Amino acid sequence: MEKIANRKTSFSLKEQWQIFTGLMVFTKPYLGQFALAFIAMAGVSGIAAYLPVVIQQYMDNYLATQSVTMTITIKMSVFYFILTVLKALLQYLQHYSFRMASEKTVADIRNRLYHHVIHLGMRYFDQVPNGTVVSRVTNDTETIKQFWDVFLNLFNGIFNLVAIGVAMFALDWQLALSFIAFLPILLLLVYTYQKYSTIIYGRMREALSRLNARLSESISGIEIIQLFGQEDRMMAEFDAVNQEYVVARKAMFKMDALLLMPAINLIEALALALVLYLLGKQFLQGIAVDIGVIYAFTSYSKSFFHPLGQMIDSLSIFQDGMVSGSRVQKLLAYNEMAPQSLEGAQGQIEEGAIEVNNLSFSYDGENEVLHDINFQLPAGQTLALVGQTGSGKSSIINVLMRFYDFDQGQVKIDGQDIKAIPMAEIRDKMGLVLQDSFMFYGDIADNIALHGDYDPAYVQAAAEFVKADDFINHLDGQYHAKVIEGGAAFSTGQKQLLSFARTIVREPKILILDEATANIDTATEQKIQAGLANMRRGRTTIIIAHRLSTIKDADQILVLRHGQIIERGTHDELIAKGGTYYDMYQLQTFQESEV
Ligand SMILES: Nc1ncnc2c1ncn2[C@@H]1O[C@H](COP(=O)(O)OP(=O)(O)OP(=O)(O)O)[C@@H](O)[C@H]1O
Repeated sequence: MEKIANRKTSFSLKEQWQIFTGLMVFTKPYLGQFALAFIAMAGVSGIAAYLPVVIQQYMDNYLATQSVTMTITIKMSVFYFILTVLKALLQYLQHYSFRMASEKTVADIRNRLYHHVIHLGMRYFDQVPNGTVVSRVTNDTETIKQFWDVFLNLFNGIFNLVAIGVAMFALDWQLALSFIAFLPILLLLVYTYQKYSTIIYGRMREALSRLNARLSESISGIEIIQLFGQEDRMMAEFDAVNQEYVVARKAMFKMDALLLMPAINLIEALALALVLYLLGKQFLQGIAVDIGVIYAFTSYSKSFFHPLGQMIDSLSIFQDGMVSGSRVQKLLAYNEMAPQSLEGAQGQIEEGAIEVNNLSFSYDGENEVLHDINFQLPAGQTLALVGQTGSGKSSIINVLMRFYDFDQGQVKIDGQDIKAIPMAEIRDKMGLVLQDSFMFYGDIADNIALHGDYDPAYVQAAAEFVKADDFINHLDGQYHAKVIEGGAAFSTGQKQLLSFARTIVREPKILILDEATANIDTATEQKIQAGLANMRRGRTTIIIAHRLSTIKDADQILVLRHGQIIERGTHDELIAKGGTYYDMYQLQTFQESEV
């Protein structure tokens, strides 16, 4: 669990590099757009550094020397204006290109994740809560998007530093040096911020993940919470975790408030004070001081330090990006995909005869839940699996449907190894009806056809065949009646009937009913028995049913206990045997007659 859940929040430099390069792979298709953004950014920094020089030259060359004319003033203004417009255009290009490139990169990551997730084997979902998977595909990819901004700010800071540095040195190298002298203090600030922000962000993330876990637990268990009056306790526990999060956030606000802009402003003021002091000293020593240079350096002080402030600010996101990047990569690296058929598999299911030899199976590779299962089911016959809860009935179905791979034993269909039959053929020819049927957003017809290419009349015929048409015809819009995700507006029995229709529309050769009528009341069940009998006719059928009266006519009944077959035979044979099946049957008949 821990291995898959990945709770790691701090990384060595080597790990950070691996995460970074792993994420960079996704930027490849958009490198051109990213490059355009950076070129535009360099242009913006160059113009921003040059604009004060324009004013400085106007002041020192024309105003100070009193040689200014209207033509010069207009020319200077127009030039300044054009440069500013150009800067704005480049800024637009920079932001637009960068945002689009990072948006597309993240959309690609989301697609890759989704593609990976829907092909994962069931074992992954056995171990990772749904909420966590959702969070990987949504929250983590959003964080990665913000993570690109770190690089935007980093490059912005560097370009500014270089452009303004060059301009300052060109104007007055001594003054420029006094600015540069403050850079080590800034680096110290960066180091301190990084050190503390890592700790505080770690705490914040932990508190947030506890908050999410609480919330998701409450939503999944809402019925039990309300049923057992647990609302106040849950509220108190949620509040406590919520407060922990606020405390962690408070520490972050304090640190940001202290180390970010105030510290930067202070450094900026000190640098400016030093420049003014040096200029004042120069003036008192009788050396001429250019007023334009004072103006230029005053403007530079802001644009020199502020981007560095933004750079430091985004360092906190850096750590978050690393965590999200590592989670995403871990999920993509999880390679236990849904079972695949053997290479070049071409087996076809024509008749539907099933043979299981010496099958043993475990979900986790350690605890065996099926031991040495053997049975033969000729085409067109019905086999029933009975046994106590947890005896292994559904596990046999999971293996037969190839939801899980198995290592020991053999399953044959029509005499061929099931692994040599393409998965598409298995999904097409083996129809499974589960106890809980999932409904998709759409309408009734969509939910039966599942967007397969079927004639509407054929879909309707399938519904009639399983006796689902009765309730469908009473719906507003009938086959076009809306179904919301999960099918909340339908009763469990109605969903089950739709699920019968969904299976039968595909005309499977093998039919597997896993407690398929468990949610249908006895009266309705009797009503749909005709439908069920229709479904089973000419098909190999495996039925799991707790209500033994429904499987009396099966050709074979297997009784399971702790993953082993302990009895087998027809209903009459097993009754005559007077063993476990007999006891179970007696108990049920007694209970039913009591009712
Ligand atoms: N996804 C899973 N991961 C790990 N163990 C599982 C999983 N599903 C079932 N098991 C275990 O396998 C054993 C057999 O379970 P299975 O679901 O096959 O029983 P069942 O006979 O179908 O029970 P029920 O009648 O309650 O549906 C049980 O001990 C169960 O805990």
